[in-house]
Amino acid sequence: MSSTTTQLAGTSNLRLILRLLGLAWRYKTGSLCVVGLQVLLLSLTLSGLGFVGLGLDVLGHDIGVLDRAPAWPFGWEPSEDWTTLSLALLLAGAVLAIALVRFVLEHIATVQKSMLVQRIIVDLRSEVYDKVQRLSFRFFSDNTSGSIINRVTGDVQAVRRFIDGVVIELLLMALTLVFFLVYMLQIHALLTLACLATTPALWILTGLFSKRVKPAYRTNRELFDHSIAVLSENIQGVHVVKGFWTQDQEIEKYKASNTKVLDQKEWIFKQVCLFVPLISFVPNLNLVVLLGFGGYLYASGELAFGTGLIVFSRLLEQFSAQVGNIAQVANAMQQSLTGAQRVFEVIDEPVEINEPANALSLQRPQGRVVFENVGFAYNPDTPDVLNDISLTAEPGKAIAVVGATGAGKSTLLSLIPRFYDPTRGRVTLDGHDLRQLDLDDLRRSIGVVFQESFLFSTTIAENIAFGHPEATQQQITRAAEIAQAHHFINQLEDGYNMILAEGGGNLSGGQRQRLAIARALLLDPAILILDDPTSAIDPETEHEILDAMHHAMDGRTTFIVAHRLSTLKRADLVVVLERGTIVQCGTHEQLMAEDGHYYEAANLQLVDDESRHLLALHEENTP
Ligand SMILES: Nc1ncnc2c1ncn2[C@@H]1O[C@H](COP(=O)(O)OP(=O)(O)OP(=O)(O)O)[C@@H](O)[C@H]1O
Repeated sequence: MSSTTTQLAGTSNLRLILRLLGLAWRYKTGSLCVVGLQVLLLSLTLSGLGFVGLGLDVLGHDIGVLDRAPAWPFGWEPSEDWTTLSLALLLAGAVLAIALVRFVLEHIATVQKSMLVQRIIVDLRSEVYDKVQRLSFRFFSDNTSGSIINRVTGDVQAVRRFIDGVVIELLLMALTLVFFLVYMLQIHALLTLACLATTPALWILTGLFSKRVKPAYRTNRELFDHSIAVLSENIQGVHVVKGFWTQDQEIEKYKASNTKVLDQKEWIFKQVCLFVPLISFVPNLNLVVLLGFGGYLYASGELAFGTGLIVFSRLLEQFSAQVGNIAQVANAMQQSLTGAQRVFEVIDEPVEINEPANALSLQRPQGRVVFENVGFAYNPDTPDVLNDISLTAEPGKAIAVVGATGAGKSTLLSLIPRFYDPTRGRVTLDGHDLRQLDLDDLRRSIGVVFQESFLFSTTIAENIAFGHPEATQQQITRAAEIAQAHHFINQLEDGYNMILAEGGGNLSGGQRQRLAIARALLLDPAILILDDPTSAIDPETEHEILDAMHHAMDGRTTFIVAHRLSTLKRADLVVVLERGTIVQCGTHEQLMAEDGHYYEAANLQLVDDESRHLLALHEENTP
C-alpha cells in the first residue's frame, strides 16, 4: 500500500494497540456495559461457589465428618430451631436463585455484546469505504481489488476482534483474576502464592508465541489478497477465459493460490496447536501443589473443608482456566493487530487530490480550459508521460487529441477532472487553477465518457441518472435522445426500467457507450471529455456513436480522443501528441497542409476508407 505501507510495516505493536484502544474508547458505553454485566455475573458465580462450600460444611459437620462448625457469612448464625435439612434447602434455594439471575444476565450480556460487535463492524466498514471513495486513482493502480476488498471485509472483522476478543476479554480476565485472587488470598495467602508460582511462565510463553506468529499472520492476509484477486480477475475476464478455453489453467491457478493460503495457515495452526495445550498444561502443576500443600493445611486444621479446600480448588480451577484463556487472547491479538495494520493503512493513506479550505465554487463555468507548461509523471521515479503541454480550449470549442497508442492522450484528459494533478505547470478553468476550485463543483461541470464504460446492475434510468439521482424522467429521456439511445431503449421490453446485468452485460458495446454518453450529458456539463469512446466498437456501431457524440458536443468545450477523419474535420483544433509532447496543433485543414505525422496518418485512413468502400461495393455486386 504505497508509501504508508513501508511506514506502517515498522509500526510497533504498542502504537497499534494504543490506537486500537483509542478506537475501542469510542464504544466505551457499550463496552463498559458488557464488562459491568460480566462483573455482576462473576460476583454471582463466586457467591454460588461460597454457598455450595457452606452447604458441604453444614452437611459434613452434621454427620460428624467435619469437626469445625460452618462459618456463615457476614456473622449471621441460624437459630437453633433450623434443622440441617432446612439449612441445606435454604442454601440450595440460594444457589438456584443465583443460577436463575445468572441465566437472565447472561442472556442480556450476550445480546449486548453481539450488538456492540455489529455496530463496530458497520461503523468501521463505512469509515474504510468512505476513505476508499476519496482516494485517488493512484491508490487503485497501486493496490489490487482483492486487497482492497479484503481490507474492507476481513480485516475490519479482525479489528472488531480486538475490541471484543482482546480488550473486553482482557478486562474480564483481569477482573476475574483479581476477584479470584482476593478470594483465594482470603482463604489462605501462602497456599495462594504457592499455587500461582507457575503464572509468570505463562506470560513468558505467550510473549514468545506472539513474536513467532505475527509475521505469519501478515503473510497470510497477503496470500489471501492474492487468492481473492485471482478470483475477481477471473470473474471480470470471464469472456477472455472462455474465449481462449483456459478454464483448466484458471482452475489450477486458483487452486495453487488457495493451497498457498492453506499451507501457510497450516503452519500457524501448528503453532497455535502447540501453544494452547502447553498453556493449559502449566496450570495442572498448580493442582499438584494444591493437593500436597492444601491437604497438609487441612490435616493440620489450618483450612476448612468445604469453604476452604473445596472452594479453593474450584477457584484455582477457574483461575487457571482464565489464565489458560490467555492463549486464545494472544492469538486473537496477533490476528487483530495484523488486520488493524492493514485497515489503518487505508485510513491513513493520504488523500492526494484535495481542495483548499477556501475553495472557489464555480457553479456554471464558461468552459475555458488552459494547459500552461504542464508536465506529468505517474510516479516520481518513472519518466514523464507529458512534457511542457501548453494548450487553450475556448468555451464551446472542440479539441481533438490524436497520437499513437501510449502517446499520453488519456493522461492529458485525466488532468481536467483532476483524476491526477500535474507534476509541473498548471491547468486552469475560466482562469482559475483547478487546484483552487471546489472539487465537487469541478467534477459536476465535466461529463466523461471512457473507452469502455462501466454500467451498474440497476435500471437503465438509474444508470443514466447516476450523477444526478434526483433527475426527472423528462431529463433522463432528453439526455438519452441526444445520445441517440432513446430509440433502442424504447424497443427493450421494460424500456427505461430494464435492469442491467452486472457491468451492463446484457447490452451491446454500442448501446453501453450511448448510455454512458447520456449519463455524461444528464449533468448538462460545460465540459465534455470523450476518451476514445468508439475504440471498442465495430465500424457499424461506431457510426451511431459518432452521431451521438456530435450531438452531445454542441455548445460545450469538448476534448475528444478520436481517430475518425469525420470527427477530426469537425474539431476546432486538432492536437497531435507524440511521446507526451505536442508536435502539431491546428485545424484539420492547417495540419493537412503541413508535411507531418497528421498528414501521413490521415492519408492512410483515407486509403483505408476507400478500400472499405470498394469492398462494400464489391460485396453488394457479388450475387
Ligand atoms: N496508471 C498508470 N500508471 C503508470 N503509468 C501509466 C498509467 N496509465 C498510463 N501509464 C503510462 O503512460 C503512458 C501514456 O498512457 P496513456 O494511456 O495516456 O496513452 P494513450 O495515448 O491514451 O494510449 P491509448 O491510445 O493506447 O489509450 C503510457 O506509457 C502508459 O504506459
